[in-house]
Amino acid sequence: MAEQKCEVCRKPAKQFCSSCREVFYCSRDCQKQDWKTHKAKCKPFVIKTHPVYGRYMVASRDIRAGEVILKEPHLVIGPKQRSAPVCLGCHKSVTGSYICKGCNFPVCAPSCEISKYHKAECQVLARATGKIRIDNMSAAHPAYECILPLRCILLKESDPKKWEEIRNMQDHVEDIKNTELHNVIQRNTVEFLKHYLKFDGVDSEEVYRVCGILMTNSFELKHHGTKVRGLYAQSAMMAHDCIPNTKHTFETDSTMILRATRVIPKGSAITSTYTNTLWNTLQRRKQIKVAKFFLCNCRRCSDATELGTHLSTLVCSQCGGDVVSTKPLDMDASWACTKCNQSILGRTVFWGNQQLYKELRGFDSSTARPLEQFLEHYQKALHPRHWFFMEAKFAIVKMFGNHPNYRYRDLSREQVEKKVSYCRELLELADVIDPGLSLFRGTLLFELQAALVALAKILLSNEIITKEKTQDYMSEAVTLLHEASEILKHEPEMESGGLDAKLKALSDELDL
Ligand SMILES: C[S@@+](CC[C@H](N)C(=O)[O-])C[C@H]1O[C@@H](n2cnc3c(N)ncnc32)[C@H](O)[C@@H]1O
Repeated sequence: MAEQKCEVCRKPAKQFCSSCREVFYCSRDCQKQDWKTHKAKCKPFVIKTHPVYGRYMVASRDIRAGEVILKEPHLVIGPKQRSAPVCLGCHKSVTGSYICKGCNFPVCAPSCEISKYHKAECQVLARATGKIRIDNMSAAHPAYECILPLRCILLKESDPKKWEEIRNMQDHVEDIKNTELHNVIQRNTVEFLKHYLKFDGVDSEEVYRVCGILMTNSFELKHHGTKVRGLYAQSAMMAHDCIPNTKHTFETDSTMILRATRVIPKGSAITSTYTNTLWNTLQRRKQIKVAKFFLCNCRRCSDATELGTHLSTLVCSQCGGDVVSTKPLDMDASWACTKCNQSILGRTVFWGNQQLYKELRGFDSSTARPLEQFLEHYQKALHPRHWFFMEAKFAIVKMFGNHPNYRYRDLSREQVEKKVSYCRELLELADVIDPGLSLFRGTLLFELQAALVALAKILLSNEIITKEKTQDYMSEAVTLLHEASEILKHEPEMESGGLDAKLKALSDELDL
């Protein structure tokens, strides 16, 4: 290795920054002296260019599971593309009882009229010739589509560095032009800003590009209880993977905290998911194509059995064998039984997927009966571990013991046993598709420990097990709870006492 020079005094150096391992020092004094400057640049990753992903984030050293990879403030946040009226000062939902005196958009109160988010755009929105009127507070209103693009463009004057970072992002403009979104962007953002608001901060093409940048790079987050979107310069460089190795949370000021969910070896891509890890391949690929304009070819998407999870597998109507795609990366390819070769058209499978997903999403969330009927009804059509069954089981896991209609004290032994068994099945799945310190695993570990305690209580009170035997249940529950707490402690709703409150409510419920 070439001799390294001290970052501060340029003398030969052997010590290095233990966090990024990129910068060398001759002594602790020099390192201490440099920390103020180095702190801002010290990261365990570099941005490289990949022939398929484009720019992407690569670990510059081994990263530990749970380690914070990056804490990053937003460049800009604001309403989602389709948004019901929200306060432009703080993004809370609005009743319509107070209207901004400058621009006629609903806001919470006078303080929101002059908030840092709204002040600059208010002057542009105020130019609306016919004055904007927003009456219905519960339906999406097209006037909100221009807000976040406008906030980005206004940075050109107020914060040119941020504006350059935004302009440097990928836009997929040519792909968007071929979709039905083209006219929506053109009408509700480009023409609205240029013609209705007479905004001349940038030309029409640049406005369109900003819309493409927002579609390609935005993260969804909650701000004051409302789902909004935001741009983050470095986190946007993460490539997608259907088995991601990071998770992210947001602080109340919308700073993003990116953490490794498992060990990321030096030289590996640091990835996030642009979709939902529980969805099956057809659904994930379709959604990524529509929202992010590429087709994922990761190892999970390339494997017809989704790495043995069978989230996509159907049951053959002729022989009961497994029916899987003949070419998983070709959405039009036919599907065939691995035993008898009976085949089905790819588009028929896709159509069936959509219908069943609609059915599943339409169920009343306060009763388990439709989910249980769904599990029975499709036994002959779907593999026992098919995505829809896993979704239905996850919904039951979250309902039993948590929903007021299904308090632990009201559950039967069979219901609690069902919850335990579904948790174990889902944890096996999580170990493949979302392993390590993922929110999915954390949630399942928490639910499983609670169900085990509830089950031990039922079995003991019915004299099915002895007091000594309950210790086995309890010690497993304690181990699970310890792991769940380690994972969930960073989730916003669990921080500042949220986890303790959840545990207290659970122990009251279980009468411990
Ligand atoms: C948020 S940007 C990521 C940064 C981007 N690669 C760049 O150079 O600016 C998302 C875009 O990156 C590309 N990309 C990310 N992950 C990918 C993957 N797994 N396969 C192919 N393209 C990917 C796609 O073009 C996608 O729309």
